[in-house]
Amino acid sequence: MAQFTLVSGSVGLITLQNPPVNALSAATRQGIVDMMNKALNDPEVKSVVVCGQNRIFCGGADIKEFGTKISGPPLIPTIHTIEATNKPVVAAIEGSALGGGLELALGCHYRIAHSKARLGLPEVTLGLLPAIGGSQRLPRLIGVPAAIELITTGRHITAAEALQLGLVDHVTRSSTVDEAIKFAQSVEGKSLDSRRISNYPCPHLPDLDAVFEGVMQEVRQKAHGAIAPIACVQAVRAAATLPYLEGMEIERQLMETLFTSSQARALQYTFFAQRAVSRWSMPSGARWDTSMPKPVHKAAVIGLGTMGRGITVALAQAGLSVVAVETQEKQLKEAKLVVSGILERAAQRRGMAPTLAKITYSHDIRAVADVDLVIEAVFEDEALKEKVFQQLSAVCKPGTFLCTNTSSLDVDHLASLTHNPELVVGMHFFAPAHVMKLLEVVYGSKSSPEALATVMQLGKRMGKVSVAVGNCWGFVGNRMLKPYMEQAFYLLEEGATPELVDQALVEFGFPMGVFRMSDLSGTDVYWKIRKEAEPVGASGQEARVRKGLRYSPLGDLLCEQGRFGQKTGQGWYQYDKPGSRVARPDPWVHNFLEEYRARHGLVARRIDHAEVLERCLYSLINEGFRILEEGIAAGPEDIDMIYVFGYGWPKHRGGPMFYASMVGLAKILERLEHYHRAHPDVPFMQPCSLLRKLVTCGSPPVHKWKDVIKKIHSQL
Ligand SMILES: CC/C=C\CC(=O)SCCNC(=O)CCNC(=O)[C@H](O)C(C)(C)COP(=O)(O)OP(=O)(O)OC[C@H]1O[C@@H](n2cnc3c(N)ncnc32)[C@H](O)[C@@H]1OP(=O)(O)O
Repeated sequence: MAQFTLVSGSVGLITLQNPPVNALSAATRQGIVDMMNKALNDPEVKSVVVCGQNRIFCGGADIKEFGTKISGPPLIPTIHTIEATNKPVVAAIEGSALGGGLELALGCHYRIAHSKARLGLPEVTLGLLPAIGGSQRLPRLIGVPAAIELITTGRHITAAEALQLGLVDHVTRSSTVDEAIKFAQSVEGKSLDSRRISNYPCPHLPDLDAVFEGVMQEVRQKAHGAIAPIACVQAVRAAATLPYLEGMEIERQLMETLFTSSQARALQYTFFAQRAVSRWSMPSGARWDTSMPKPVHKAAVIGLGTMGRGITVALAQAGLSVVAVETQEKQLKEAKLVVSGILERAAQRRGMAPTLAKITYSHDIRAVADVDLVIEAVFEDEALKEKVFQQLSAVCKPGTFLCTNTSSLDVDHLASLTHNPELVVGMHFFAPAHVMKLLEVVYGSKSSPEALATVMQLGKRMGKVSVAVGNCWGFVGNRMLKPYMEQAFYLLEEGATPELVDQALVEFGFPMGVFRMSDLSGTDVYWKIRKEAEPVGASGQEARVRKGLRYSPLGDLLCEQGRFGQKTGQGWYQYDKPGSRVARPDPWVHNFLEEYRARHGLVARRIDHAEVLERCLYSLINEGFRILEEGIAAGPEDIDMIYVFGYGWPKHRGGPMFYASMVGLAKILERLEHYHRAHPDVPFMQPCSLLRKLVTCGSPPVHKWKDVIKKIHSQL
């Protein structure tokens, strides 16, 4: 797990060997301890270079070990030994030096990095803090403000930025290990007094208290309830105010609390779930590792509204040639300006040339004749999309994949209008499409494994977290959102205000509540969808029972007043002017709700945050279980990543299905039964049979649910 070689006569080369990322597993830590002892005790060795096998220094602690009983030696004493020795120790950083890997490098006397290397302390993203001395050494080396920023965001930085910050001593474009060996020899026998970071005083900051107060406020606001960023600030404060060893003790205590927290478990689950969703499977048995994607060099986007523009940007930034088609001249002109502007600003930020030449614009759909893949992003209108699919099927070269960005239409139906339904796949982007990480990839009943593999690979190229799901109304994300939003409306009927519901959800960790979100995206978006799905019928606009089930017309009544949210300056909240982002509670809405309740003989009651969360979240989770039972999502990780990366579900709660497992499935079942007894006309509250089955099986942990689902399916 670590190898020692004597090179150039006097340099002990220690190579970490734990593929794929040389993570610091128990065996690797043992290897480092043993090989370092060997090097430091060998009189022939005058200097040491530490590097990683396969051009990657070290990806940090072995995350798989977290949550298990940790064995093997701790690294802190070894890092102290390295720092204290009189033999110069040089870290040769290639690939990544992250978390414990960078902390190991910070214990070395010198750091040499390859120009393509990435460095960072991403522990916070796993619910932890850099607790192998990183929180104490980094501020001493690069100063408090820069250290706080790096530690609280977990951002990976380039070697160039690391050099600028003083985190590394030298950056090379040639062989990092060879340079490190040469450098180590050049400093053999020289004093290392000025190279031991733990001896450095923390660079002075005037008005330290005010600085930390400001930082804490900012970090708290961004954390949405996550505790690790707060602990990170506390640890850096200890570095800034206490001697090194006392700071180390604070670091240890803070880590002890974080290490066993449910937030750390959720974030570590998310780390692996994000990677697991790329290993997709289809109910037919087709899988990611047995299906070959086709190369996509040239793609087209049809329709250049907000979504089409974002998709065009995402494709161009992924290095593809793009044909962007919009039939309306005015919209086409405007789109060109917007897309170019986004690409230019992004290129400027990255210090690169924009990829404008990769896009050709046309108002004629025939311009897509030679592309490998088309993404249709026209207005969400069934007849329009039907026409576009028929046209595409006629004009595209044989084998072109036809994708739709629909959020609510039937992928199978669109596929049935083409000559080759096996080439049709849904690509459900989230606005803004060039920013949002999630891509729901919807395979239809006829989609070929090759088509799915191609689209999943394209999603990866665009930097998306792509999740393959089956075809059903709303796919996974929007389907689960329906019961959540319904409950929010029912809560208003029963006595809540939009502010109360939203506050409960924000305290849970969502960046914004359901009503604020609805105002942001436009209250009319779901109104249109509802009008199609739930026609008013003979009983009238205000009817609270439709097709024998409870229905709340509150959202429809609001829209009838022209209150479409932020864009009109009025929605569930009031805004200073149309487009303003500052939402204020609106007495008009409170009055509207009171009058509505009076008209329907509803008596308002006191509703607390716990009820809001149980009803909104548990009904959403219940639908998640139905989706798993039907095989629309292959596993709970798929649902969770859709919610974390597309719907603002707080990462430190792991996603709805992981959250359910943390709350306890028996409790979720009991509360759903309770609410279903109280509201028998709300089918979303009726506990799903998979949930019952899992509870009967003793509520297995989330990674075992697939086994239970498989068993259910094999019995069908
Ligand atoms: C006591 C606490 C002490 C120290 C604290 C820490 O060090 S916490 C750990 C901090 N490190 C990280 O957060 C780094 C996590 N890894 C990454 O960011 C990326 O994996 C990395 C290193 C940039 C490489 O990215 P790449 O895209 O090339 O590969 P991928 O992410 O798909 O990873 C490949 C497989 O390696 C597994 N893996 C990666 N890092 C770790 C790790 N630290 N521990 C365990 N396993 C790790 C990853 O899951 C992939 O596995 P696979 O089975 O192929 O999905």
